[in-house]
Amino acid sequence: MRKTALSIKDLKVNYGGIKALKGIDIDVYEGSVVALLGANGAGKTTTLRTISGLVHAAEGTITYYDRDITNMDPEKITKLGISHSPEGRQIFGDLTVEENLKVGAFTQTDRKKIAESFDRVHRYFPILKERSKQIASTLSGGELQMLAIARALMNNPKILLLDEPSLGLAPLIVREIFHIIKEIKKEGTTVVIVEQNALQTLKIADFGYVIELGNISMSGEASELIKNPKLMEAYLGSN
Ligand SMILES: Nc1ncnc2c1ncn2[C@@H]1O[C@H](COP(=O)(O)OP(=O)(O)OP(=O)(O)O)[C@@H](O)[C@H]1O
Repeated sequence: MRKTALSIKDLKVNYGGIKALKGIDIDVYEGSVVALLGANGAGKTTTLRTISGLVHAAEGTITYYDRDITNMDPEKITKLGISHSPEGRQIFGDLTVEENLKVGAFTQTDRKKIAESFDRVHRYFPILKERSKQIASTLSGGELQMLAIARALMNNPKILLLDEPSLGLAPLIVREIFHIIKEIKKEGTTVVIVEQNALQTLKIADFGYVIELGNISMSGEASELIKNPKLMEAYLGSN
């Protein structure tokens, strides 16, 4: 039977008077890739930020395996095994690639485990090994995105949250990033990905949820959603 890694029930989030999430339900099976799609301002980033504890839920619950993590401290959530690669990447520009990766491993105390994490991310992103001593602010957009994903992987998370990994990147780099996400899944990491690039995302995803104005308007197997004419028209037309 499929194990549920993350279960979101009736999640509501308000920013002052703005109702960003109006009661959403999302289930994420262990080892799957789940895509959160939708227009700008729909609430996708808010959903990820609430899972990782950066935004507090007004109502509802977020369960990680059998543990209620709703409104838990973000550091604690990371320690439990959920890593977030944020939109805009938020890399430390003054630090080297290697130093950024070390920061990402902050929950790890075991040197051997940290070395294993370095090996893993260098395997996914060989360019980051080559650029270890380079100051992050001088990396290209694609390299920065790779560093953001790699940094989130340094904790060896059970669940990886990716916010718009393809944003602003050239098509070839986007393809490379999506290929690596598939590899990350193959090794057993569960992935929740927020994307504007709906078509490419559904191709690598198992399930998809469409968020519209703070509600889930559509959900299902990625292979079915990709065939849905309504969705194609609304979100895939420009891809
Ligand atoms: N810190 C904040 N304070 C006030 N309103 C916010 C804040 N963050 C987000 N919002 C609002 O909440 C709504 C959902 O935003 P969110 O960033 O989650 O959407 P999104 O689907 O990720 O959009 P995008 O694709 O443009 O990043 C939007 O109306 C946004 O303006």
